[in-house]
Amino acid sequence: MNIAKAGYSKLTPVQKYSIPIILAGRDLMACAQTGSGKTAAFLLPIVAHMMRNGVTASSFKEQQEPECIIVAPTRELINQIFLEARKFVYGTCIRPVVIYGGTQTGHSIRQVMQGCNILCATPGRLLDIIGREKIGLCNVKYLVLDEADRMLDMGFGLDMKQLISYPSMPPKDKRQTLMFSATFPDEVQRLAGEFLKTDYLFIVVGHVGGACSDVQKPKLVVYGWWFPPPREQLLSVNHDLLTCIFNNTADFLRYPFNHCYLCRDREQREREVALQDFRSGKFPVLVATSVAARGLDIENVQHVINFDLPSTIEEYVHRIGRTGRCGNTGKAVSFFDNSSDGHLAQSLVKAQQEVPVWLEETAFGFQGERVFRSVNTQKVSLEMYSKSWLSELFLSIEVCLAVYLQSTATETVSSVTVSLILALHLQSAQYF
Ligand SMILES: Nc1ncnc2c1ncn2[C@@H]1O[C@H](COP(=O)(O)OP(=O)(O)OP(=O)(O)O)[C@@H](O)[C@H]1O
Repeated sequence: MNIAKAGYSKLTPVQKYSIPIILAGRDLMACAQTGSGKTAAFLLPIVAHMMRNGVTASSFKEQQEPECIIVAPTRELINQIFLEARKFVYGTCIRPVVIYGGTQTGHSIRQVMQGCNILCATPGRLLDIIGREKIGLCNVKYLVLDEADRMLDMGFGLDMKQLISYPSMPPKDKRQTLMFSATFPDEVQRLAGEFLKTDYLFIVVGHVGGACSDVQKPKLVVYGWWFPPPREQLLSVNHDLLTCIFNNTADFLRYPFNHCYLCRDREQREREVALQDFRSGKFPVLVATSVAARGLDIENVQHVINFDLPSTIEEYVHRIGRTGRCGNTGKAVSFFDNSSDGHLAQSLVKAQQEVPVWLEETAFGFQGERVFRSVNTQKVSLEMYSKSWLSELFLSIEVCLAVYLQSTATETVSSVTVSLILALHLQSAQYF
């Protein structure tokens, strides 16, 4: 009933395979592409199990003993999981609660004390509340790590180890541990063994760490320090479509159009308002650091731009996965700086569905010079412009002219001119 209300008429592949495994009581590590419905893949069987085994209706108590703990790396994501859980338990006596940092601890404690069967939490706040003895762990039957590779890496790994080491936490053979992500690097798979029973199952839908195939034509545009930032590409974005722009640093002032922004340094309230403004379309462009890379499910995001590429391929996969979700299509463009992003070439080869020749060549040491490349993961298309001294000369003149025009002309005139210059350059580069 609640599933139909959520608008689900058919299970997604990861749900089809995970649900019976979880219902059978097995531990699971599941890897499936971004936007493939992993949240419901663990929530639905947990709720079904709890209903089947009979769950005690929550009542006010100083210390609550939840049956299920779900952890995720960011506040926005854990809140989203909580909202999903609330949908699925509607009309039952199961009470989900969410707690995360950046809000008053007193508020989290009050929420918990009113009753808690499913606790959705970010790691820091969870350990804090356990330390204050507001949460007892002896009743935990399900432990879920969403974005599990992130939860086990250097940032959160120690918190997770602390969580499973509490004497009151049932040992792994007495609880069911579930891990979900779109990426599972090998070393994380090894670490995960500590958390999972030895006979855990590992299901992979697609291939481990693969980029979402519904993101059409993920493009890589190569540039270098000598080339002006690809501002004209950003200006050409259709701002009527929801667009996420990722930036490694919280340098948001460079964007010359109206946008909202999300980064760790902002107050939690501001983060929530920014996300709400983006979701509602009040600001159709969200500029964000990696804090928004994982898990966020925002309807109608049709474009992702990586102004900077992240340092790991996993984050690239998660970032571009903010679009092309659950059967919808989307587009992604990334600016690739050969001097700083070269180390990603090999992983990009592995992450793409079909491998374009140029990417393989770069990954295996081909030193293409100034190139403009585009990749389409479904049907590979490639444009490559190699550099000659003459094209380099053209480029230098164009860059000087562009910088000069930008410093003298009005914003609109200069950006149109820069776009024209770039287009001319790319045209001319074909002939050198
Ligand atoms: N069976 C289904 N039918 C229709 N829509 C679904 C179904 N399952 C999930 N969805 C919807 O698909 C969207 C993506 O789901 P979800 O956020 O769980 O993906 P995910 O795999 O966790 O993605 P990510 O790896 O980015 O965290 C959500 O809006 C969700 O409501």
